[in-house]
Amino acid sequence: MNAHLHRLCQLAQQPSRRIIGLMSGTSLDGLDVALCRLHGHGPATRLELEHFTTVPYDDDVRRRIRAVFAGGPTGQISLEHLTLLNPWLGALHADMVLACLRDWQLAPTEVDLVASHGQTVYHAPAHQYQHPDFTGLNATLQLGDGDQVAVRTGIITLSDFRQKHIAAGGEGAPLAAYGDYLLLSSPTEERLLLNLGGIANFTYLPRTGHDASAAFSTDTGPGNTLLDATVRARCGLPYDENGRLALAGRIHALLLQALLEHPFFGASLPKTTGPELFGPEYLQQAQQRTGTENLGTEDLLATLVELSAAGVARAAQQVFGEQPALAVYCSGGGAHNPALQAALQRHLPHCRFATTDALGVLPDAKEAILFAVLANEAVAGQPVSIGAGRQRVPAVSMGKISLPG
Ligand SMILES: Nc1ncnc2c1ncn2[C@@H]1O[C@H](COP(=O)(O)OP(=O)(O)OP(=O)(O)O)[C@@H](O)[C@H]1O
Ligand SMILES: CC(=O)N[C@H]1[C@@H]2OC[C@@H](O2)[C@@H](O)[C@@H]1O[C@H](C)C(=O)O
Repeated sequence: MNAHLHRLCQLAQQPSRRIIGLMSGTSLDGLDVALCRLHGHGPATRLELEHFTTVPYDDDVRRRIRAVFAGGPTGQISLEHLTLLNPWLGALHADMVLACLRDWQLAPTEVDLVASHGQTVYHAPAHQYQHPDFTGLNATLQLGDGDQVAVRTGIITLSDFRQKHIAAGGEGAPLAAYGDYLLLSSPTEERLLLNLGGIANFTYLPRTGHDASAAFSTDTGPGNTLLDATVRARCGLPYDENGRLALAGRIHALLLQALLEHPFFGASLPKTTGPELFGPEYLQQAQQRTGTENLGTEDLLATLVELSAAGVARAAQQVFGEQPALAVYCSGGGAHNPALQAALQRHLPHCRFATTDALGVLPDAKEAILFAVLANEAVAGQPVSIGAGRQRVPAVSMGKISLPG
């Protein structure tokens, strides 16, 4: 028997596993690295986060990704560039893992698995594209080859988690429902887990012991992506730190209305999207329609913050009625933005807001932890079954296995 397969079988039977979860999101700020000790599996899973860091991307890394990201700046990409980026990113992520392990004074042999999301470069749910040769097909592409990670680190690696979800009828995202359900369900509280990344999404968690098939996750629209793009283009800054500029601006009602006219906001849940839709073109078109091309940066940012919050509120209202009254736990970079937090509270006045810190999960680490949990299930658990695969949460195990040798 292949020695690595033997090790994998042993790992599956251990009471706990040490798994590094990796996530590189749509904001392109860096690689989130979460070293997790996961005890048990399934609903009995218990998480200990041993270390977490975000290894920042430098301008060169961002430039190489942006050349193809969401179809590239011109809508034309080089197939050669795309092909080269796949092993290059895998090697980069592997080297970042090795650097983290050195910092944490751990040897690769002390880690059982790496769970690597990779970098989404294109997300194509069926509702989001028009193509002469394809209709009705969901597709998504993550780069950063898992074999590179496995061979360079010497650690068995699971990667490319989203393809199984698609094969089983989903859109490949959001996968948050699985990890949130296993780690954060409560017997006493109905919860909304709201992640405010480049794209915003939430997971609805009914109380444990109630109808699990009601649990689902959905994207709600832009989170930070349009805010970041605006601040980058107009101020040369990566983001609007602490929402300072947005808080000084005024919402432009007409522009907001034009932005909210996009059919995505009225479409039924669950649904997914990405910067392919919520990119510069979407914003420019709405500005042209409303004659707001010269709107000041502060007012534009205030309007975009309002858009993100309105997207979340509309999705919540579709499921829970006009006045949802839920416990909302925020994560992702937008949890650090007071302008966004204030707008959310205004839109959902009956909800109680906190961050996932209150549940013992570091808000910045939550998505990287998710992939460690998915790898733990793939190796030691069963396909995560939430109800009968309704709500586009198919009962599957996810992640392709790469052996180091
Ligand atoms: N102090 C802060 N003030 C305002 N915004 C912040 C702050 N810290 C982080 N952010 C926002 O959070 C973003 C990073 O968020 P995060 O790392 O959750 O995104 P991501 O994981 O790349 O996205 P996704 O979940 O869509 O893949 C930054 O680009 C910025 O917009
Ligand atoms: C295709 C893709 O990479 N989607 C990401 C993205 O970032 C946020 C949102 O859009 C979410 O749907 C998803 O990531 C998280 C981790 C998820 O699948 O739950």
